[in-house]
Amino acid sequence: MDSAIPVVRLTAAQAALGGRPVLHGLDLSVGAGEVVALLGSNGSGKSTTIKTVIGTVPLTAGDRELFGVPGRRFRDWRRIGYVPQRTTAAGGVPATVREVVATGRLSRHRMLPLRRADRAAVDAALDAVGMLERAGDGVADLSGGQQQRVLIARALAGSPDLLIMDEPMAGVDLASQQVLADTLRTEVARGCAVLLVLHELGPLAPLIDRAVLLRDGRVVQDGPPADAAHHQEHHHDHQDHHRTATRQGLLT
Ligand SMILES: Nc1ncnc2c1ncn2[C@@H]1O[C@H](COP(=O)(O)OP(=O)(O)OP(=O)(O)O)[C@@H](O)[C@H]1O
Repeated sequence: MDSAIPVVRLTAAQAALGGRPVLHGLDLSVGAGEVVALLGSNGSGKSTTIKTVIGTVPLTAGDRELFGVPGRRFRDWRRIGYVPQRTTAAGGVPATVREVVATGRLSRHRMLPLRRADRAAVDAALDAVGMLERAGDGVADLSGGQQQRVLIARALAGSPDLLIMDEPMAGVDLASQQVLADTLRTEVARGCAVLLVLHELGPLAPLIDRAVLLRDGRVVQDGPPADAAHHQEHHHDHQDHHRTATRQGLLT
């Protein structure tokens, strides 16, 4: 892999949802092996940014490249592991934990039966997120946080060069967050780049190289995570101050 080529690059990206512009000229790059967190308040465009990267939301202007290839020509999807914003891993389809994670290997084989190496990769991914002993259970019988672990295992099973995760920590208890942080550390150590949406840095803070702060579909800050945490704290302070002041009748 040419480490000089970013694995993700959005340049002056614009995108709209339901006819409403949501991204207003956004620049984002993730280098090979780099861990980048997207931060910002609700509605700032974090999920939309992720969706433009993977191509489920089209750009209305600007450019998108994956591994140096223009987005519309990119086909090497096995290099990308994607964990969508938390819905449910079950989706009404009866499947065992192992079956869901095994779909993470399918892009390698165009639906041919899984080989021994695949089974080993699936087991390793399940083990990494602490779900190996639940491999035979129905996904619908798991808690939300356990389902989230299964979706992360599915993304890991393909040994991606880039992991994209939309709020992987949402609804996950502290112990599981630590398991996920450890899992991610292992992936990063083998050179995997990570782009993830977070509400706060939490246990992942030590892993993050750059934090990109969005507001109204634009990047307002891009730098070391400490700066963004500081910025967010100020933002919260300001909101708290505003709330207190409002309660006291100081503001309307
Ligand atoms: N289907 C839709 N049609 C129109 N507007 C939408 C649609 N989905 C989202 N939006 C709007 O697009 C903007 C960006 O949404 P997005 O989901 O990217 O934000 P986010 O930063 O991920 O927020 P959150 O932290 O709440 O997940 C919001 O203002 C939202 O109201």
